[in-house]
Amino acid sequence: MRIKILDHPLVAHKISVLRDKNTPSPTFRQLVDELVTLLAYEATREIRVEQREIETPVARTVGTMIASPKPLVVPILRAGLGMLEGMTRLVPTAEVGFLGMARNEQTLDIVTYAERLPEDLTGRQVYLLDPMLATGGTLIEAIKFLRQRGAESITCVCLIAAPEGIAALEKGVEGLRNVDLFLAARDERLNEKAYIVPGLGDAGDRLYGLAE
Ligand SMILES: O=P(O)(O)OC[C@H]1O[C@H](OP(=O)(O)OP(=O)(O)O)[C@H](O)[C@@H]1O
Ligand SMILES: O=c1cc[nH]c(=O)[nH]1
Ligand SMILES: [Mg+2]
Repeated sequence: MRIKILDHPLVAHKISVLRDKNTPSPTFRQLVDELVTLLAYEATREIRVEQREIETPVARTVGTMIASPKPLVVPILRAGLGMLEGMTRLVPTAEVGFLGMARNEQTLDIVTYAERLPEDLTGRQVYLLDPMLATGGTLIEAIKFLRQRGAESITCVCLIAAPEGIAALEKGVEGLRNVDLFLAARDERLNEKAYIVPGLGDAGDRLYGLAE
């Protein structure tokens, strides 16, 4: 698995404001959106392209275009939904599938409560969106799910990860080719409740309000 942590002062600034517990939901959502656009620029560097003939007002030429089949963007609900628009702004022709997953905060087991994806993902390039990589349980489940459907390459776009989650993910996808991880920050550790430290708290709650 290839890992890239974006090293850029604008990214660092926006992450710091996100972390601040006094940052209200509307600002939080706006910052997530801006960060994803910056991350997506890097994460799509290897998006598949093809050469197509086009006609300018002056001449015929060959241009680089995003290849078919279209890439698939998959936000992991809830928190990943906050990253969708920033991603599709850069790749407006991408298709979008959804995975609803929640971790049980006591057992840390992952429940997949919703799925709306093409049945056959053979050969598809998938961008998986989730702001938080904590224990890695959610992302590992999601990657296995996409692989079972035939996804050829999976690029995970996250904002913050714990070293424990990165290690678990590396182990969980061992032997799987074409899995990449793009991050805005790698934090210190997980706490006893498996929250990322310093982190930003519960990303879903901060985006959308308190969960039950
Ligand atoms: O790496 P893990 O230990 O699996 O934890 C990370 C997951 O936890 C959060 O989702 P959560 O389960 O809180 O659901 P939500 O997005 O609905 O808040 C986050 O968005 C990830 O999906
Ligand atoms: O710190 C964490 C860990 C899991 N999920 C979150 O939203 N935040
Ligand atoms: Mg949550």
